[in-house]
Amino acid sequence: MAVFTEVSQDEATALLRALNLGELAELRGIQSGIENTNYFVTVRDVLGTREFVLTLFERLTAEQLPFYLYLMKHLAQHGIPVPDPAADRNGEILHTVCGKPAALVNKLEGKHELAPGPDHCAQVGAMLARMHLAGRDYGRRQPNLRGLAWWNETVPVVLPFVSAEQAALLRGELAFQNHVAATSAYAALPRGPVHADLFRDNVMFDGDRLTGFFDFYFAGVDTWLFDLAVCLNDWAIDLPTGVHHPERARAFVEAYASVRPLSAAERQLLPAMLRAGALRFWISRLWDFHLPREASLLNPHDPSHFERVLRERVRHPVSAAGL
Ligand SMILES: Nc1ncnc2c1ncn2[C@@H]1O[C@H](COP(=O)(O)OP(=O)(O)O)[C@@H](O)[C@H]1O
Ligand SMILES: N[C@@H](CCOP(=O)(O)O)C(=O)O
Repeated sequence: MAVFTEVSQDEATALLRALNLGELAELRGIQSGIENTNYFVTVRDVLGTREFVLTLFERLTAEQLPFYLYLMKHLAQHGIPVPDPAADRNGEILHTVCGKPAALVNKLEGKHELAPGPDHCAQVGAMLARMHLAGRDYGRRQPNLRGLAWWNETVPVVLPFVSAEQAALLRGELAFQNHVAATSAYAALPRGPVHADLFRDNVMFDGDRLTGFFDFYFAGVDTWLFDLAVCLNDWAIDLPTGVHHPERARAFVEAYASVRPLSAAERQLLPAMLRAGALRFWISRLWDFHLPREASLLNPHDPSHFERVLRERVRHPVSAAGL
């Protein structure tokens, strides 16, 4: 169940009026979300019917949301297939529905590709690079709130819940990432707005054609290489074992680099960023699992998955040259 707040037909109709989008034809709760209330909204106007997604934000606040929503609008305006938040007559894209901050975006066609092949990876890789380039002139700034500072804050909080062996790995990896972040190669990495959570379940395909990226609510300004590494840790591994999948990884990185070639510093730091990407999600999953926040809606994912991915990345470093 994932409709945490019931939206009435009258509330939805009032929003559509404010957005000048036509008449409500259907309002259907989306069951699969775990964090927000989502509805599919079908709208009828003189041109026919169109589908939107209405999201009521249950955790993020009205202060935090503009960075994400205006980033989506900016990317959509630059031709990147991402949900485009609908504006009212004052140009406002953050609305209030049932007393909660809310947005209405266009529905992306298709569904998730949970068993991607090299061609899916190549499409996501090329679009990721296009998205990074399109984000260069986005004016708002918000750091990646799940970046290095948060890892340093959160590792001590989760240490009491893990074994001595896991604690040693967490401490050692955090020390390594602090060291990497202090190097001149790291300082030379290009950066900008990144998605930071572009897993298979945040991308849509219609058949074999990529139709868009969504769920930008972990986005922030970070290195582009970190975003690439987060993707490779999901799109280009064998999920049960965490083992690197060379063919999918090569397809992903070659397609990315065909749009935006990787710099020397990025090539040098790819193995370290793959470890960083695994560490980030191991920490957040441990945190969600052992310290469920009060009133949190999260249904925690298995932390041991990213422990396995991290151990794989440490044991078998993947160099850019080896791809
Ligand atoms: N713009 C969109 N276009 C198509 N489907 C969407 C869109 N936004 C959300 N969905 C659907 O709603 C589901 C839940 O959205 P998600 O952002 O994962 O919710 P939550 O943040 O609550 O986890 C997604 O798995 C997807 O099927
Ligand atoms: N992708 C993250 C969890 C983020 O949750 P989402 O459903 O909002 O994408 C993970 O796998 O830990």
